[in-house]
Amino acid sequence: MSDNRQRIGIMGGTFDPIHIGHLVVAEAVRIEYHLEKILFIPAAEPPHKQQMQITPAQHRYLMTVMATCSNPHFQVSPIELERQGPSYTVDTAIALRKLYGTDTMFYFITGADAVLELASWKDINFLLELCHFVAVTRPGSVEQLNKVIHNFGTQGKEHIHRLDIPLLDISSTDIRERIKGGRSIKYIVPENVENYILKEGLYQNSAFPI
Ligand SMILES: Nc1ncnc2c1ncn2[C@@H]1O[C@H](COP(=O)(O)OP(=O)(O)OP(=O)(O)O)[C@@H](O)[C@H]1O
Ligand SMILES: O=C(O)c1ccc[n+]([C@@H]2O[C@H](COP(=O)([O-])O)[C@@H](O)[C@H]2O)c1
Repeated sequence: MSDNRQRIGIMGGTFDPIHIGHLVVAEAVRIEYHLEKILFIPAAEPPHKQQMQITPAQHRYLMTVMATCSNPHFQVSPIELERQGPSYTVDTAIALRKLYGTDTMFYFITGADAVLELASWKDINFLLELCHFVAVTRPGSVEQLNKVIHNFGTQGKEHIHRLDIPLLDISSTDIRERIKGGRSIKYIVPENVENYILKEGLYQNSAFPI
């Protein structure tokens, strides 16, 4: 590879809870794009989920630490938990650029579903200058992906990359639904995360929205 700049992946998410879909995606992108590490960044206030009830950040952060601890290339950053207000990715990208300097290239990893909404993200054109996006295929969002990337013109061509992975029909919504329904989540989340959810009694309250 001719570009010698450090390459870091950012896996942002609500992680309510984190599941093996997140881990498989992050590892696939790490390998494909030769990234040195992946920073998992739990969102304090996910901008597009402000009307939803979400689990307190300390639980989501701890589960993210547990899920990633066996991979030496994965790290968890509390950067968005330390900020007030909606967790806009552009603010995180600016902060990371200050922290790591201009010699680092950032790759923000998202499922295809999130990319379909990219045009509504805060300061998206500036964000696309600050980092690359890797859009991984996800069930239900494969068809429109190329069109969305195309709509961003040159910026899309150069800074939004599509990575096709074996589709994983796994979501936090389904996991919360399973727990409410008393069904197993074994092997869908890492074992330590499963134990934590059970110990803390997370997602069992029937008032919790799925
Ligand atoms: N199975 C999956 N395949 C590909 N990408 C995924 C998958 N699950 C999550 N992602 C991506 O990971 C990022 C963080 O996702 P998030 O924490 O919102 O999980 P989620 O499973 O989508 O949650 P929810 O069901 O509550 O919306 C998003 O960019 C999302 O598209
Ligand atoms: O910056 C924005 O406007 C923006 C809008 C929607 C989502 N995001 C980020 O995208 C990531 C995935 O979001 P979510 O809601 O699918 O968990 C997470 O890091 C969010 O902070 C960011």
